[in-house]
Amino acid sequence: MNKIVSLTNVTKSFQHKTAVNDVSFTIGKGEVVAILGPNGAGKTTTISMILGLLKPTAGEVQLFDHQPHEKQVREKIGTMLQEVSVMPGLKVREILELIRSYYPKPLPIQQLIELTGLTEQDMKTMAEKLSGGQKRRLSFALALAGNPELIIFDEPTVGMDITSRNRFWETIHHLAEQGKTIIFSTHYLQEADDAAGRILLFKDGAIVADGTPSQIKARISKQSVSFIVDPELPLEKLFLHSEIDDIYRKNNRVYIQSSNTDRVLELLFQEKIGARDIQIERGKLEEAFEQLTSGAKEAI
Ligand SMILES: Nc1ncnc2c1ncn2[C@@H]1O[C@H](COP(=O)(O)OP(=O)(O)OP(=O)(O)O)[C@@H](O)[C@H]1O
Repeated sequence: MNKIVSLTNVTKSFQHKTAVNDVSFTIGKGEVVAILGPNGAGKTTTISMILGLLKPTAGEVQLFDHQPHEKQVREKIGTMLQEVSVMPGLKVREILELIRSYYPKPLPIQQLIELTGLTEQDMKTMAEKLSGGQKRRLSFALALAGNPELIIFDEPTVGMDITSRNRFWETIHHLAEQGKTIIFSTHYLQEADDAAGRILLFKDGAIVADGTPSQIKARISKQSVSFIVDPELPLEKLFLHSEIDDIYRKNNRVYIQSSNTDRVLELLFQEKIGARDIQIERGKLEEAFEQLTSGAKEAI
């Protein structure tokens, strides 16, 4: 693997709080990685250490086999953080030109416009007059200005409307196809599921799951088979089978929870209960998230 980011036994403690606790992982070239987790899980602290904005209390962060703050590393990184602050007194085009001038191989302005959805009108506007959503587009353009190899976003789509959000993910998809490495934190599980090839799920400063969205979903032990059946029909006999963990009725359907849905289907036909409109539901990412980040540490 062509290693772009590596964290080795990284811990970050503030006065009375360990925000990140002995975390290790590596991210290879071209990976699109979502950092997911509930409030206070350590996502922003981890991203800040990757960016060299915070120094680990222990352990080591390396980007491109160097320290995050080294110049040759900075030139290869683009970032968009939660807080969008813009330089006052400058037009959008002037800010973009200025930031582009810091990089050896910046992207052409026209390409930045196309990638981020900034309009010609936006380019002529004083940056401080932009709306929240337009400021995020500028911030996205600034992140891409230096044609970075590694792009890091902290909750990138907060405050974006649906159109901007879709456009943002389209651009990310396009950048990923070009082999860029992308790391983003999000609270939106669906975004992680749709956009990331890998999810690092954080809880209490530690990684509780690391895998593809499907692998993480597959870790939900219980899946369900649901069907419609005569409401008078007693279902108790199904409980005799050890593979069935739970049975309940909801909105005219019967749901059977089990970790072996193939066996449940066999049983339904074997018992001849007249089940109709049978559906199998795999766990959703939301459920995996709940299960993996709730109190039960043994879920890992
Ligand atoms: N500068 C700081 N001083 C003290 N504690 C901090 C500091 N920064 C973060 N923390 C604490 O560290 C923990 C992790 O915070 P962090 O911001 O990394 O979480 P997060 O996963 O990004 O949360 P959110 O989803 O709410 O943004 C939290 O308990 C937070 O209160």
